[in-house]
Amino acid sequence: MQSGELFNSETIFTDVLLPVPIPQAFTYRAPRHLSEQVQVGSRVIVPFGKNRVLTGIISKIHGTPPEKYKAKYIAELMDDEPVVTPEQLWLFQWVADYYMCHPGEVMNMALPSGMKVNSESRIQLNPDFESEELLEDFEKEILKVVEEKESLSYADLSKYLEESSVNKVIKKLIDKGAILVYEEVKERYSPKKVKKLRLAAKYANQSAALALIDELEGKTKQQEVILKFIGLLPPDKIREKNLHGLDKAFFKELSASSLKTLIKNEVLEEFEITVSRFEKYDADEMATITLTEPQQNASDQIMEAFAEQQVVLFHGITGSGKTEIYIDLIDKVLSSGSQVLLMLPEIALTTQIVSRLQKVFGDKMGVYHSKFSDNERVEVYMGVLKGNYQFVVGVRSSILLPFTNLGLVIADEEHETSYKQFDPAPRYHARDVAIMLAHRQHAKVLLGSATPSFESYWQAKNGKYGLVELHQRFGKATLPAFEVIDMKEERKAERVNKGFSQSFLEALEANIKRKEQTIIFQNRRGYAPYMNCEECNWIGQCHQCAVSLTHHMYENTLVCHYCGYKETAPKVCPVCESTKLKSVGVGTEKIEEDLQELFPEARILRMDLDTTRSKNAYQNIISEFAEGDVDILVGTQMISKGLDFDNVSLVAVFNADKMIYFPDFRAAERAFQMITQVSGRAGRKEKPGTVFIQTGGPDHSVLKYVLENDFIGFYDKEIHEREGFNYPPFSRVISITTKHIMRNVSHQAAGKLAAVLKKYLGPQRVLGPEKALVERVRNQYLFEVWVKLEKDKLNMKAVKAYIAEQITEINTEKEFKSVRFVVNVDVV
Ligand SMILES: Nc1ncnc2c1ncn2[C@@H]1O[C@H](COP(=O)(O)OP(=O)(O)OP(=O)(O)O)[C@@H](O)[C@H]1O
Ligand SMILES: [Zn+2]
Repeated sequence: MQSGELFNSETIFTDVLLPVPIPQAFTYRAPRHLSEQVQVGSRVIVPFGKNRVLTGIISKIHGTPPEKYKAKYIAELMDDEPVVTPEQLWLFQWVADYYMCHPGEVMNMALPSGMKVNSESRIQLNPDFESEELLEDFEKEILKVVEEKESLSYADLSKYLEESSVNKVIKKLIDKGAILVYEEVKERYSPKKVKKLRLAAKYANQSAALALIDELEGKTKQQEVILKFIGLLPPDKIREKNLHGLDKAFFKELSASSLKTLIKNEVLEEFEITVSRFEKYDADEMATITLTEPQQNASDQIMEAFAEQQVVLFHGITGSGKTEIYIDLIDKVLSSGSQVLLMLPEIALTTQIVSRLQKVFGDKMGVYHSKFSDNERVEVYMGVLKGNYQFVVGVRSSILLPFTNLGLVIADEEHETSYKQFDPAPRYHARDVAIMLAHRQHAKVLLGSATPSFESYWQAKNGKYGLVELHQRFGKATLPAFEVIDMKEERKAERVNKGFSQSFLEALEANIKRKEQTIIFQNRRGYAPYMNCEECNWIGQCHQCAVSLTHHMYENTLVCHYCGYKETAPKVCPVCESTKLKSVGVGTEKIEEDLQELFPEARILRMDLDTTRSKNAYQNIISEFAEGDVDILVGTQMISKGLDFDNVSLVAVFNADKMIYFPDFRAAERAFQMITQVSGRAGRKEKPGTVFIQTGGPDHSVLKYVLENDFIGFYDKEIHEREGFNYPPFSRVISITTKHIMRNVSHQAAGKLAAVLKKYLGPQRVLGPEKALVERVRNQYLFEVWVKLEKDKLNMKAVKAYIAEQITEINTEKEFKSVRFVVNVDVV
């Protein structure tokens, strides 16, 4: 071969991260026409497995073919410019290593789904097909349609055939060689376009415009359009303003045909621009804040602490004005030119805070969470990449956005467990990832909470984090007073009505009369209502999971909260056919119903998973309550923190015991946080607040500390116990859950893993196997092994590698092949 040119140019290989649980990137060949265009961080579409196409990200470009397989070609390059930064690629790998998952899984979480293409099978004629005689008449008909349309999707075809399943028909046609099936790839994201109009350049000044109006004498309708057009432009700035055009929509009341003619005659030009899906904010409406003296002190102390420390814990009691202090700090960092991320643990919280922040930062700020549509999420992602959003407010996954120049990350309510992703992988903790990322980008991290996590407080106590405290509420507001109600006593004295103590009901009645608002908190955990037969004691159970079904009264259904299984609630007992069926246990819905019966005039709202499924549900509930036309808000942990209402003077916490006695070493910590946080919703402005706690164990020490608002005392006591048992923060816990449809297989696999780990790490570091709290989910039996590893004593990397190796080892054994191992690093 002489064509040396061709053969000298090396084949380009690219490593591509794919959104599937495989350990490494896959290597693909770049076709010659793309070899100059491929870039690290760009999206590509590649074939994977038999019939799939996937969107991946190029993580490396090189010249080495893979050893173990023949590299396939990249099908399509989607980006001229990379959409994933080298910083992100680094972060994906770090998260994967630390949380024992795969970088592709992290990438999958980081990219909004609107940036991943979906593949849809389509059929087209096979150009080589010649054996018409093989076809039945109706098949010929189908081919005619395919030919006409050039190609059809499965969905199109099923519409045409008026039949839902077209697979059979298609398969026959493929077998006969008449058609080909291919995957059409389409990008999901579609930018929002707006049609605009502008005057042709030669008319874009005052005298030419006036002349134009004269010219149109007699053509009244066209004249009207131009008059309106010019009227909308400021006379001294016609040229500049005209350049940006006016929305075509402004002219929709005027004659459409005249518009058309003007465009055709090149008097007006029509063009399209891509616009943001987010509202614009006027600088005039922007608010400024003035910190109070204690707040200013706290803010100064935080800045001082940042001089020494990368991470600062800000312990400020509920209602102390942490948000205002964040705003002050954010402002400082933004004006220095760096990026800022403010993370919030829950969407429920974003509504109020976002509207406060928008008044200060306007459209410099991007908002990122899962109640946004795909398109909106893509816009924020790309906005961060292109530098349009220097400041982002978001939930957990916002830490994976393409930041390159972070100056400050704030984790508000840093103690919240919703910062940790539970399922699926990556099972990352956004607060901890933030600390890692900030470290790399030389940014500062502020952890804010009224009830810090023991992990963070311990770090602060040990001098690893700075610590700033603010023990005073904003303005004249004071912390609420507590009323602990001993429900055992109340029952004895027959002072209980539908589960509410008499004294609470009296307080509630008085509060409604005063037109002040009440928040009622019901922890869902273990208190969902279930259906029970009074005759034979039947309880509605999920047939796939070892839990009872939750009774949803409104829909009258029984629902499994673990697998989603749902059935209509029976009218008679399915076992003994008795009609004595009753709903037991108290959920939010039951409380709402009971209160409505007791106070028919009261206006009650409920906020829980069921009432907040739709996009604007949070917002609607929160603003309705804030507007004050509602007396009572009943809710789950969603309402327990962060919310800020002026008129709430009564808060009630039911079944505090269920939280305190939960079988988990963190139960007391959680209970303290939860009760303190929800109590903190009361009395935030002038009106003082009262908190009712109904409990069966009024003497529990957790309550004592809550009542005295003594976080530090509580911490000191608990931390001793943690140390004694070597629990976090003194150790890190990795849990490994086995899942299998056979109970004994799952148990044995977990047992086997526990045994090898005990040998390697010593028996005191390994717990289990133990059946999971809910032993069976979706027909799979769950067993857990817990590994407790002291901090700074062990080589964590080596331990994780060993665990991964042993899992692979066990998975290769025949009887354990189909056991799934789920690893969760830093269980919360
Ligand atoms: N300097 C200030 N000027 C005006 N209003 C303020 C100021 N500081 C706080 N406030 C108001 O006080 C209320 C409580 O403040 P904020 O919500 O920031 O408290 P927080 O510390 O975040 O409380 P929590 O931990 O309960 O969420 C808000 O309504 C806020 O607008
Ligand atoms: Zn179930």
